[in-house]
Amino acid sequence: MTKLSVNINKIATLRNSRGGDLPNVVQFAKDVQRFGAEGVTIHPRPDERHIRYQDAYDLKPEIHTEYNIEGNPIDKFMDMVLEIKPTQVTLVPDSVDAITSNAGWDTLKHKDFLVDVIQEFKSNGIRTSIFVDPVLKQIEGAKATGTDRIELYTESFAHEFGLGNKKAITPYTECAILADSLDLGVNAGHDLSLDNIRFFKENIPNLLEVSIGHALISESLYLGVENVIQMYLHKLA
Ligand SMILES: CC(=O)[C@@H](O)[C@H](O)COP(=O)(O)O
Ligand SMILES: NCC(=O)COP(=O)(O)O
Repeated sequence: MTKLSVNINKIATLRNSRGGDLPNVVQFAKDVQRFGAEGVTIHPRPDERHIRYQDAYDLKPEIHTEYNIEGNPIDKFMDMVLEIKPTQVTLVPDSVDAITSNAGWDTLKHKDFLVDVIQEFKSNGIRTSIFVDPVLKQIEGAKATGTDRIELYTESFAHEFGLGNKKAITPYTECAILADSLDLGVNAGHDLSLDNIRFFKENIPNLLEVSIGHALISESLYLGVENVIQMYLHKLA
């Protein structure tokens, strides 16, 4: 069974564009869980341009499914995660000015750093996952860090699948099989969507969790707009 964790960063982006509290991210998190989502993901960035650190605290009492906080483990991020104690922390090696995540960890080069950070989170009862490219030696490197899980960075799969190249799944399948043999749990995320999620799921054994935000929120707009237009027309009639 693969859990769906909804990334609500985009809801905060929309809220921040007007400076008020519409849409309300806590209400949205409550709603996605009510509609069946099995987790909520946030990825606070140092500039807090979408989800803010305060949101991470405000969300905590309202997440009764899995709470996954993603980010680069700078001191401020580590302090916040250790205080909130979410279900899972996903470590992502983003630069401060990254528009969105654009690479996985080099688990070989950063092994010592990752070992320390992962040990700190695990000793506080927080499950750990590290964001990695679908490269076999990076999965072996991830195992050596002591992490519970990996999150496969799915951007290249999503891009190639969109162009019709189904073979782009191969490195992901191979990495998932290796991870499983090493007793590493497998999560995945980035640019997964209604178009590609079934094929991805069917080709990844033991896929524990996907976190989906950008496409899911966009699809919600497309699929919900007819209903809302009708409601406005009804009120204007
Ligand atoms: C790790 C990952 O792929 C997602 O968390 C992604 O980084 C979402 O972040 P943005 O919402 O800033 O694009
Ligand atoms: N970890 C991936 C995530 O949370 C959502 O990524 P995306 O669907 O917004 O690309």
